[in-house]
Amino acid sequence: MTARLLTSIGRLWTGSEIISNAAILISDDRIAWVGPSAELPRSVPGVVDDIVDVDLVENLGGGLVTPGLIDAHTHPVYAGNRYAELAMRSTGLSDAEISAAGGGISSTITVTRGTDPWTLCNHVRERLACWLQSGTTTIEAKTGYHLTRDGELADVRMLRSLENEQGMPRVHVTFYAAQTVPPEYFGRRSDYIDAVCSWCADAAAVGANSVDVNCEDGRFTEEEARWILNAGRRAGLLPRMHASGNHRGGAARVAAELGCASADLLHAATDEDVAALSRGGVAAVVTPGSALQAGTRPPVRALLDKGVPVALGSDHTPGGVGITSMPLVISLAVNYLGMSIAEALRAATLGGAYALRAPDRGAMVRGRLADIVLWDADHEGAFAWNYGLSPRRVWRGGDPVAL
Ligand SMILES: N=CN[C@@H](CCC(=O)O)C(=O)O
Repeated sequence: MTARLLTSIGRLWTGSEIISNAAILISDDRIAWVGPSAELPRSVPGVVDDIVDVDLVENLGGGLVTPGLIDAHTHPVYAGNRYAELAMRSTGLSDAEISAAGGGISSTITVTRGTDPWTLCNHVRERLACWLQSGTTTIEAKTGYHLTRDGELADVRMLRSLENEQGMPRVHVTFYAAQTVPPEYFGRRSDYIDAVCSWCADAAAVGANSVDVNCEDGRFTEEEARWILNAGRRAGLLPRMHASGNHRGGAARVAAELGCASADLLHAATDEDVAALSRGGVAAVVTPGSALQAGTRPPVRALLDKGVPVALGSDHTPGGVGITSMPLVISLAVNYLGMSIAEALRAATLGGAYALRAPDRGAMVRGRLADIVLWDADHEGAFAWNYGLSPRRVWRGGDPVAL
């Protein structure tokens, strides 16, 4: 067993309170003790008989420390980019016009399918490293740009294996073959839905944690989402849903009815949706970057007032926003969505842990994973000011990350 002590932490945000002049004792990959340095016990049973015997003491010299951040919504498994399409959109072209010009999700599907697995893996590895480098120790990562059985399963395996490499964040893998109906199934969508239902067990067998369905206009109906999410649940996957990201109502209520772990985006969620999520204990994953891009605001205040657990996500996609920085997402949550710093930090830690049903992380509490960030600031207010606050140090499971 290895015991390390981090001392002289100027300001420690544990998830529920601020502790000044704090210390953290780490035992292997877990937090063994947290509190004011002045109250550090002489011995911690099962960890060290005498605190002077710890293997390593590091003086952090002040600064702000938080739990590692959690990004609860990302789409990082793709090849190519859609910059030309984004330039077209910036001149006012509609999605239909962009699709007619060869853009849209189908262009990413074509490029991803045509990219060999090693090249794709290198792209994804580079992307995932950006999250850890900016202080995000866990991401939810969706598949969804192969939309074939073998391609989607290879994506799940790739994500599962990448998280064990040096320099990678922890990954909660979401099987997202129900992003859209691929071109070869046009005109026979029910065959695709049957196929996706049958792939759920395979995805679970190779390590997927969740299944997601896009229940938006032009994607899957509520009825189709029920089929797929129930198949996923039977296979042992946690159901989650892209819901109310546009103006079609009802999806968030279906997410609640099905007991989804999360309903995501919610740009256009109504009071009825909020009430349903609250009754169902469903996490609301809001994505300020893509909300800003869409010119909408999810009803965060209503969600918080109704006691819905709120998580934050970057919504990194090739066709939307390229954000890999949760500190930037926190800035947007505060300055664009009107969350307080404490609410946004909580959503980016404990809220994410709840959305991913990962109670072993997201707070600086004895027994949780020692995923820890020392920020380049001495107060959490810096998240509102600095659009993309940098970490000075990151630990994943107690191990320092090379920055
Ligand atoms: N967050 C949602 N993203 C969309 C679009 C992805 C893309 O344009 O590549 C989705 O899941 O389908």
